[in-house]
Amino acid sequence: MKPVKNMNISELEECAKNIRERILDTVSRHGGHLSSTLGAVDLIVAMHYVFDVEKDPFIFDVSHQAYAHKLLTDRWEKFSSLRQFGGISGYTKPSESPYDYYVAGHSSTSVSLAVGAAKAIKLRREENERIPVVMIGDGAMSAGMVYEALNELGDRKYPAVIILNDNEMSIAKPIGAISRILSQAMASPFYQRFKERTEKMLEHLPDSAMYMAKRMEEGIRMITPGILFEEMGLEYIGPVDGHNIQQLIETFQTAKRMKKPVIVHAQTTKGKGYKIAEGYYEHWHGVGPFDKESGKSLKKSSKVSATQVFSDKLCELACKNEKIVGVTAAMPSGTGMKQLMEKFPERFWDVGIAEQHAVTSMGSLAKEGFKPFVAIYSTFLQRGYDQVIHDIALMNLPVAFAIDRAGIVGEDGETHQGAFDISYLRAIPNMTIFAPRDNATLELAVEFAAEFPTPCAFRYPRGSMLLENGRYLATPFEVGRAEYLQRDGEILLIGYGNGVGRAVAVADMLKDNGIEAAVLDLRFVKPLDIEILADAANRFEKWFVFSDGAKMGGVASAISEAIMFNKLNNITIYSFEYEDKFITHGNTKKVEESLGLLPEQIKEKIYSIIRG
Ligand SMILES: Cc1ncc(C[n+]2csc(CCOP(=O)(O)OP(=O)(O)O)c2C)c(N)n1
Ligand SMILES: CC(=O)[C@@H](O)[C@H](O)COP(=O)(O)O
Ligand SMILES: [Mg+2]
Repeated sequence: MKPVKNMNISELEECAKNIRERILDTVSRHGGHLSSTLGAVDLIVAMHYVFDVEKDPFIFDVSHQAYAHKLLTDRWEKFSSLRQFGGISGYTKPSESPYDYYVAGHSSTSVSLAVGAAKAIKLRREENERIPVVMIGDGAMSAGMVYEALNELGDRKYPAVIILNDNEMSIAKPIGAISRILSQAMASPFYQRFKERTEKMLEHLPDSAMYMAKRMEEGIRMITPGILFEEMGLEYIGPVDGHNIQQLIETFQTAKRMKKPVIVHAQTTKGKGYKIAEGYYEHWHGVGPFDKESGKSLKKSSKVSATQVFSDKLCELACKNEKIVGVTAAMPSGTGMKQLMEKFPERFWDVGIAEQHAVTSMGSLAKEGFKPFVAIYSTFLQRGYDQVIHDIALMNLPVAFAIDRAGIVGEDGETHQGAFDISYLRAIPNMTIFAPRDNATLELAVEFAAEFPTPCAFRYPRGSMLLENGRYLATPFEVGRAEYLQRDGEILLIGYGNGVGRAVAVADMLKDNGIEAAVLDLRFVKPLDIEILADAANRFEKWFVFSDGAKMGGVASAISEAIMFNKLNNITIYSFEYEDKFITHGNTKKVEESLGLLPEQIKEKIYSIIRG
């Protein structure tokens, strides 16, 4: 392909069309983020035309919309391996390409990165050659981190171009005042025309009339996005048509020349170029394989998801108990909170991408006597960590954290794996942490959390639980009590959460190989059942721990500490948790295989440990 910088407008438009086809073709085969990335194609083509990807930091917020950037930077062929194990990542990743400036996956980090880059550019005296350029979506503008960065940028005025890709959608409908300001009627060409005419008029008016005209313009600006940014000390250009490459190029060139922090507000259509996905459809944000002609999904899971079980149970409890309230941070469908928000619009809220605010605001609801459920993915709760400690645990408030996407999440990869929640929550005083093993115990976990008087957290995986429902009788949770699923055996397998399913699968395989294994469902990683562990210490020398979480500070680590502190001797612990490495993307089974965590692989390891 000819370099974008050497193309004329019709070639650039043709290039954008080819990129869209390549994206649609690839995503329809393997799944991925579709509508965000189709909507950003023209912006990215214009960005590559005006800015210099060899030198300028190209910073994509979340970076799920950056497929066109990948295609324009030497990854056209490799793109067919998008999000597959060993293939290219769905997000920007410097280890994959020198043209990917930074890792992203969690939202709203881009402006801070631009401020940091601008500082470095200044310190290196490269202001005449380099400028940071950011692409951020309207949904990402709900997170506090953006305003921390704009606050500094508007004051220090480092040159940077921030392209605000406004498609009036987050994954779901965007939430809040900022999104309203961005999309209100006055954010329109009308204001732009008015502004231009006022400025022309001003040139010929006497001072007094000029003052009046200026005031009038300010009056109108009061209700436009411009005022929001201009009052912070940033230049604002827009709104511009985010699909008109010629106009975008001219606008970006102007913004670049200004040598100031500039927001270019571009209006785009999510899904642009694929009619079925164009507009305000949550479904097309992230999809599995589908038929391009009809848009119909090609893969359907027959198993009920853990999210659905959680959502249905919470709905049932919320019908009976008016004190139950809940929050999600921009993931209403992903966390199953959507049905609660629809059924109880006054008690369940989407607060946008604002995990910190979600957690803290539920703290005061708890203080007022309500029972909040905070439903957030394991990976995104990392954003609200201080709030969990400072605003919930320190106050010892009865907030329940429903941690979805715990464990390996598959194709999203490194940025999204739910690996750390056990480790990061275990260290927090007042926190009770437990996990269900199957659908029935997930329902019981929700019931337990609804009645629990202090902070608690329970986790469950993306998709369905490993353990077949009904294989073991579900018994209610009791604080700090573990449960044997099989009491006797040569060795002890200890499972936690979805790890119980893995332990049971391994126990079945070992049995076929003549080894009987006892299976303990730990249920609580905090507090631990010291009584049952002491009993187990008298009966088993080799303990094998299964949990879908990081080894560091994880379940085996908790058990080892208990053994040490309680002087339970002569035990060797083997952990089948995640090693101290970030876990790559790809089909979950393939990723687990690469980590040696498939039941068959674990069975082999245990067999050789025991039988030599
Ligand atoms: C901290 C954090 N919370 C939640 C998410 C999940 N998430 C990914 S993209 C997205 C929507 C972003 O909307 P926007 O910035 O408008 O981009 P668009 O997809 O519309 O282009 C959300 C909520 C995330 N990536 N990071
Ligand atoms: C980009 C992003 O962070 C989300 O779109 C994420 O990919 C959603 O993951 P789930 O498909 O597990 O809801
Ligand atoms: Mg958006």
